[in-house]
Amino acid sequence: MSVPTVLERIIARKFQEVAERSARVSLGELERLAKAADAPRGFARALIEQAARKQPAVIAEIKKASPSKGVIRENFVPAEIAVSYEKGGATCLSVLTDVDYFQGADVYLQQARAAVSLPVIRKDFMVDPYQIVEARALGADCVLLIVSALDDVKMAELAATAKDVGLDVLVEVHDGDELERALKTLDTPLVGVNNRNLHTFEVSLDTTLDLLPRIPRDRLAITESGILNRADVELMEINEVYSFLVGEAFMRAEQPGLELQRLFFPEQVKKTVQQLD
Ligand SMILES: O=P(O)(O)OC[C@@H](O)[C@@H](O)c1c[nH]c2ccccc12
Repeated sequence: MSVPTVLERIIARKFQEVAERSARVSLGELERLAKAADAPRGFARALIEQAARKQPAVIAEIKKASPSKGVIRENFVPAEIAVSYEKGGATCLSVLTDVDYFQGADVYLQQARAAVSLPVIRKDFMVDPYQIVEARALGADCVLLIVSALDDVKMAELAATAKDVGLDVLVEVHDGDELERALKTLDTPLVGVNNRNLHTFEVSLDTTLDLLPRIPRDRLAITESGILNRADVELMEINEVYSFLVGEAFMRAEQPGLELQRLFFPEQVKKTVQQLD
């Protein structure tokens, strides 16, 4: 038997977590909470509209730590970060809720979403419909489905639950086989290409560029992970990729929203500075 990868360990832990949580709060109770939650804000729509204008559609991530990098940000106040991102021009937010590997929390999603008017994705490892209903009960507008962690039947089941409760779906792929499975199994317009291999943590922006020709025009390609500087952004824009999911580059900056502006809207940073002169 080979040593399990981090992704495999995370997934094994998620099944335990679902068992623990469903013993505390029943699915029926969650469904009631989901119905009473604040209306969804249109995560997919916001991204599609912004990218159609050939403007950067940025999903800005709120992430304290990760298994590959350890603690990324000490001064971690989700509501403040969310406000900073909104001012900096983010289209959507992503909030890590995984506790054990990312030092996330459900309450971070609630705090971040309450502080702004942007749509929010619950960033976690979905293995059971319970977590999808829970996402909507927390107020999330979208969920992530990671193809490498799911078989086709489970993927379809989770997407159906998302539709039932009014959540959008972002499907994440890392190679051609996963992309093919995603496209044939799900009709979501949001197709994320993770430049980071979740088994080995290797990052290459070529992952997006290689898969791009195989993503149909009626889907929105979102490049995820490893976008660190202007050159990375320009490389994507030259290749007509206008949608981004970025965490670390922002989280390491003192003012995450200002860093977002520097990376994606450099013209506006100059204007802001001129106004101060
Ligand atoms: O911090 P980065 O390199 O900018 O990456 C953000 C995001 O893409 C990354 O956090 C991510 C992409 N897919 C995931 C799945 C689970 C957890 C985290 C992720």
